[in-house]
Amino acid sequence: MTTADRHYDVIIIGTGAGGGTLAHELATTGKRILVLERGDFLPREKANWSALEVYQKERYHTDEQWIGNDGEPFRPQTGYRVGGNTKVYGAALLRMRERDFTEVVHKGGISPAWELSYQDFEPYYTRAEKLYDVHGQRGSDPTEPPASDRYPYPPVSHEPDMQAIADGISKLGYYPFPLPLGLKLNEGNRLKSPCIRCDTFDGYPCLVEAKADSDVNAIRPARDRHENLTLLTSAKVSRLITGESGREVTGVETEIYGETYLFSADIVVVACGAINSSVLLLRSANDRHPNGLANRSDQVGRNFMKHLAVALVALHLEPNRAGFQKTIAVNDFYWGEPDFPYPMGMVQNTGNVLADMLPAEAPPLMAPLVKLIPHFERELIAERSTGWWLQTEDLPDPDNRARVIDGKVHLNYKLNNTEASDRLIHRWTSVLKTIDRGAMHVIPFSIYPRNQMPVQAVAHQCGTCRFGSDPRTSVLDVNCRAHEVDNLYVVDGSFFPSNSGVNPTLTIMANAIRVGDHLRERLKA
Ligand SMILES: Cc1cc2nc3c(=O)[nH]c(=O)nc-3n(C[C@H](O)[C@H](O)[C@H](O)COP(=O)(O)OP(=O)(O)OC[C@H]3O[C@@H](n4cnc5c(N)ncnc54)[C@H](O)[C@@H]3O)c2cc1C
Repeated sequence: MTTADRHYDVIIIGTGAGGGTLAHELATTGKRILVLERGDFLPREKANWSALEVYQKERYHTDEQWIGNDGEPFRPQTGYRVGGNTKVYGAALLRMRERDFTEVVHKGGISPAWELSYQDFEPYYTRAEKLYDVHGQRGSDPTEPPASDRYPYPPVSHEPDMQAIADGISKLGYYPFPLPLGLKLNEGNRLKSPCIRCDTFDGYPCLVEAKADSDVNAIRPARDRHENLTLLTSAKVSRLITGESGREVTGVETEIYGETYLFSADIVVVACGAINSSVLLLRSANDRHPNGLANRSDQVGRNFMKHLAVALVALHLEPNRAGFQKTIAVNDFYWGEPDFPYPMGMVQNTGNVLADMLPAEAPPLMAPLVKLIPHFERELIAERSTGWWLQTEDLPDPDNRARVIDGKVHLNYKLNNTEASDRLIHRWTSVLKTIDRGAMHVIPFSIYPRNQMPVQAVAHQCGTCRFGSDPRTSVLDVNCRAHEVDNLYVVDGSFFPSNSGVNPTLTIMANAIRVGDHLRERLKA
């Protein structure tokens, strides 16, 4: 093992929404910051925009095998590179609702309160929206919380075929609104717009770097402007080592091209994504922390959440000619409906449905059949399709957890709150069948819900190291510092005590900025 000859003020492990944002915030302190990222920069290549490569061949997913509920190995739909999962995310960046921070009764149980309120997060949401170029329209979402500033950019416009769908939804008395998106789009001057409104946005890396991800918007600018920030890629942290007392991380063991290095810092921040952060703590068990680092509460890895999510494809008689279809969102059922007074969740477009995505996206039983359909027929289906993403809150369950057994990652996840999700699927299917969209009628019986996303689909992973003030029931305090280790923080999706019905990432970014302010003060001391 090689011990680095330099001690850092801060080490940040991971460069995704949490780690990348925090690195950006702390770079301006002038402190010596080391960022360790197990992946490399994602290559810019034509395959970035290939549905075949991205969806069918899973080019950007890890080859790792984790073990599921049934004891069988599976390949998780996640990847390791600078920017983490934000390199491929759909960049739908929404604030949690005010009520989401309080205890909410769901049909399937209780969504616990956070110990901070929406008002505590509001200024950080505003800063996160600025950092990540969010385009949106205040006042258009019937459930949106109050905001202290406007969106930094106007909403992404609906192309005519999407506008027709939005108008059809409005005619039924609902309130479709422009989905808030983080991207670099200049609709006033398309010649100057990095974003070209292409059909390979959601799930794909952006070849022209117009997606606001944590590589392009946070890590690279921070590294380019601040010499005090050092980024090491292909640097996989394998273990955190504590000193005699067990109250301080004194070493960060890291594998770099087959060699083991030991780094040290005054403050160590784990930001590996909810599953890998808990796995790293569990792998770091030692005499003082026999159950895993900072795990006297036995909460590390537990309460893993990932949303109940269903992708649904509506087939039309006429082609949907919109080049960029991910523009509509609907929150009319977020808190339920008159005869179902429980939260149901959120509806939003997926990106465009492309021919080579159909086999990968079809329900498992249909997938082999879809593969047999000749490509030109798949093209015909794809161009007549509009994709929808239905997302319902799953509730924290201590038995839904990440674990390390015999060195392998095990992920146990049992669905809960399914009645709310079923209700949303049923409601949205009937809305799609009813709306009048001029020439774009939905073909009867042509709405294909995919099954609930399987365990592999860990895109919206969160929980596993919840924050709170009670060390018996939480892993982190409200500043995301481990209760049991004074210089250890976890700053990614792990800290969520509950998941809400909106996409998680703006909250992860806002929280990283919030913790960044706290650390800035601590570093002054
Ligand atoms: C296809 C897809 C679409 C999505 N769309 C949306 C969306 O529209 N809106 C939304 O809000 N969210 C979306 N998400 C989810 C979003 O990407 C995540 O919520 C977000 O990236 C999580 O941030 P994080 O910091 O917790 O983890 P990540 O972004 O996963 O970052 C973790 C980082 O840690 C690194 N790492 C892991 N282990 C180690 C280790 N041992 N040593 C060193 N480095 C390590 C990883 O390489 C990675 O860089 C989507 C995700 C996917 C996959």
